[in-house]
Amino acid sequence: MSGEAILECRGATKRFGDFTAVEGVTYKVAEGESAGIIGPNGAGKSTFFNLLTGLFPPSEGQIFFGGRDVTALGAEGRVALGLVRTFQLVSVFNSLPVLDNMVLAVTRFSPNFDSTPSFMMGSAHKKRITDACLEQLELVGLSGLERVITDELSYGDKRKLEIGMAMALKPQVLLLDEPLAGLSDVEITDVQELIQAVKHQFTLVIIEHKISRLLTLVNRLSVMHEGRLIAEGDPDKVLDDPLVREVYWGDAACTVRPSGE
Ligand SMILES: Nc1ncnc2c1ncn2[C@@H]1O[C@H](COP(=O)(O)OP(=O)(O)OP(=O)(O)O)[C@@H](O)[C@H]1O
Repeated sequence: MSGEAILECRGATKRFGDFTAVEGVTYKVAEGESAGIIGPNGAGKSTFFNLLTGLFPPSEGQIFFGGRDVTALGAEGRVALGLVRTFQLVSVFNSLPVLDNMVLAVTRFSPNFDSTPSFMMGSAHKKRITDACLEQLELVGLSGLERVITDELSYGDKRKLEIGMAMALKPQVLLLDEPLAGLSDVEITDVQELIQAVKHQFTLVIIEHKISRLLTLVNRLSVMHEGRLIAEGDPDKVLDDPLVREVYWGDAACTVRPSGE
């Protein structure tokens, strides 16, 4: 890893009652890096994202963003600083038109945001916001769909919308939680290409089960197992690590490159 750590956690632990979902994880992401996280189901990956993004407070440990201790800062505060995520299940407002979803994303974290109609509907302001949203929709390949009710989009297009909404928040760091989950092969390729095309704009961390696809997007790989980080570094070396092969594929001697799909 080169460059300054923009996102870091030290000794992050999360307990739910007697159960420890994340245990003593120390992790750094350098500015501009694209990093991947894999691990078997229930390994603690999403919980780890929840700790990084402030959805859950850690039971122990600290989270730093841009060198600042943000452990006590909630999720909204971290988004305002530039730490943005998407969720394993697409999170968009299905009953609203596509454009309105984007408008909400663009305006919600605008420095002068207030929820009054005059802010949302003032004509000059409205035009500027609409133009910015249309541009953002074009960037993620959704031009022409702005008036469609979001529920009518394919799951792949909903995923693109969600990524576009996250990008509209101008993230410094974008965390994608299983962006390829639930998509058809064609949609997977589409979303993979979208991520590839935009990833230079921010530091990226991706949780993904589809390992062969993930490897086209990241230059560092971390593996979680039972709440702990068990391997980290160059993806080829990590996938050859006997411990990773044992816990992930149940075969320390396995030499076949896993497709992960
Ligand atoms: N809010 C919660 N309360 C209690 N247990 C939880 C909670 N959230 C997660 N867990 C448990 O923590 C463990 C880790 O879950 P998590 O969703 O972080 O795993 P994951 O690696 O993201 O799994 P997957 O790949 O299947 O999404 C699981 O056993 C899960 O049941």
